[in-house]
Amino acid sequence: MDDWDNNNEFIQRLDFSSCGEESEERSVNEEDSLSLSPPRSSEFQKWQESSPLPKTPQRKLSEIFLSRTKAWMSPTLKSSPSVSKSWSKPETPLHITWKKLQLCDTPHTPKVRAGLGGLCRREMHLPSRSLRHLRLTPRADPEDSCHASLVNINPFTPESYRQTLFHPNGKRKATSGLPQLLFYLEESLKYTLKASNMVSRYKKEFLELEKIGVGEFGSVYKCIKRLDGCVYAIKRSKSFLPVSPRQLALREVYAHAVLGHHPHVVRYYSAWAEDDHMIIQNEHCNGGSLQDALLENAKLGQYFPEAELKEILLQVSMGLKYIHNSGLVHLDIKPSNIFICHKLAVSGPAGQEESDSEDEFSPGVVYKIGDLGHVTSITNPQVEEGDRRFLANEILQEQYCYLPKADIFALALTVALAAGAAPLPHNGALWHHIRKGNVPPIPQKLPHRFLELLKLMIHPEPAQRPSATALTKHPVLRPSSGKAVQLQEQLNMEKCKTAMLESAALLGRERLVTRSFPASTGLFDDVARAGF
Ligand SMILES: Nc1ncnc2c1ncn2[C@@H]1O[C@H](COP(=O)(O)OP(=O)(O)OP(=O)(O)O)[C@@H](O)[C@H]1O
Ligand SMILES: [Mg+2]
Repeated sequence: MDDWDNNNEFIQRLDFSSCGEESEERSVNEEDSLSLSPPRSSEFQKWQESSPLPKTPQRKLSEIFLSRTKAWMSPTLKSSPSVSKSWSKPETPLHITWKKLQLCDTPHTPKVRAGLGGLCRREMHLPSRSLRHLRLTPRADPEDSCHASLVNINPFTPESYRQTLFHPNGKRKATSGLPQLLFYLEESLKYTLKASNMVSRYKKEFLELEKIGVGEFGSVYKCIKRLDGCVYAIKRSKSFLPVSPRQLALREVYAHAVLGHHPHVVRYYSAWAEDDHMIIQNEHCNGGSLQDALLENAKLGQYFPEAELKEILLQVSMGLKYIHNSGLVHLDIKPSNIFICHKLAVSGPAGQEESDSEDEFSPGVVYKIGDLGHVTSITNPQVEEGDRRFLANEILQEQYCYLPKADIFALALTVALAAGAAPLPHNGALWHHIRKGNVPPIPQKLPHRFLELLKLMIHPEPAQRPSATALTKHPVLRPSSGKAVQLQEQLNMEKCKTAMLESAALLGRERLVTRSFPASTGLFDDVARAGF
């Protein structure tokens, strides 16, 4: 972070020009409002005039915001526990200022932005105009159409695939889709990384607290976003990465943007390029990675107990089910790519813990799948092998017909490690032994059915391995779901019995009536008609 640290004063200063990462054009407007950028274009003014939103001059807006926020945000904010405290002073509720800021634009979810590859419009060299305007009047400006062609193409969206592989008339393009896709990726990445001619968005929008991890592709920092006061994990790639890792960095952005939100997938907020670095803003998982937890366990000579192992397996299966059902595979499932969130207890007014009664599945620890750098499509795979220790044999053999089952294989080995298995081999006899369907030795007594499930998950035949969906319903992991089936059967039997008893009672009543009032008297019909 050396190159980011040379302007400490700037980092410490609170910046109110940002309206949030989820609005690309917002950040452009905000800069305008603080007179950091040249005057707005006349087109922008036109848009502003036609906009139904109140016409508050931008300059005025920032002044209002500054005057209202001065009271509760210290300009010399430091990374200390008091930070969140001072930020949450009730006298200036955030929503008041936020409403003002909404003048800039409405928030966009990462999903909405998927078509833009999650990149800031300015970073894409688009002119300072509203996206709304751009959408309503496509090609109004020849410059626009030129710039529009420089928008990244997300290969994980079906539409992008269609455009990549087919002509508008529906005919398949002459060149193979895959090299062309790689070409797109490389070109768009070059363009993305060139777009660095601006004040550091990272410095402007985030207060860096600490470095929380170093990986193959760069470093991860725990940061507070100045505007919303929430903590995020900011992943920053090394500069001048070679082509292949750069493509993986972009892939991670594409995958996150397409996947949207799931409780068992690390949440993505934004991504941008800055001085040859790719920066990804993700949810911060306060428990670190599962790998961190395993290292801690190893130091203490402990391992996860059976109940926690099942929890890991169940929750990660839920995340995988979501990824696979979205037509994607992760291909790098391993402890360092599974993240842990400890739910923080919220005390109610009476000092009691509040529990959300609607939250049927509410464990204290949530496991989430992260690091989507190897994600690829199931139907059009661009396979970049993940960690060899967790790699299924068929992937090494370049057989890609059962890609989701490679994630299942890696998940079983991840759980075996969490159960206390020795570090996995990168190759050699033991590597092959595991690929023959042998679970590595586990130094704790686990139920036979659980071990059998792990064995099935690393079956040499990928088709034999359970799917993520099957795992989420498996009786070993969800004994209650088996019980529910049992209860339903019992209930059906009871219903049957009741129906039989009712009809028997009706028959008995009819007989009684017939005996008391012989049909010949004609009284029977009258009584029956009266609804006896
Ligand atoms: N969202 C997050 N919340 C908390 N910690 C994180 C988060 N993302 C990453 N980290 C920390 O940073 C480390 C490296 O992150 P990440 O896996 O994304 O990078 P990487 O370059 O792919 O590393 P690796 O090659 O080890 O997988 C993790 O092991 C973890 O300790
Ligand atoms: Mg990783």
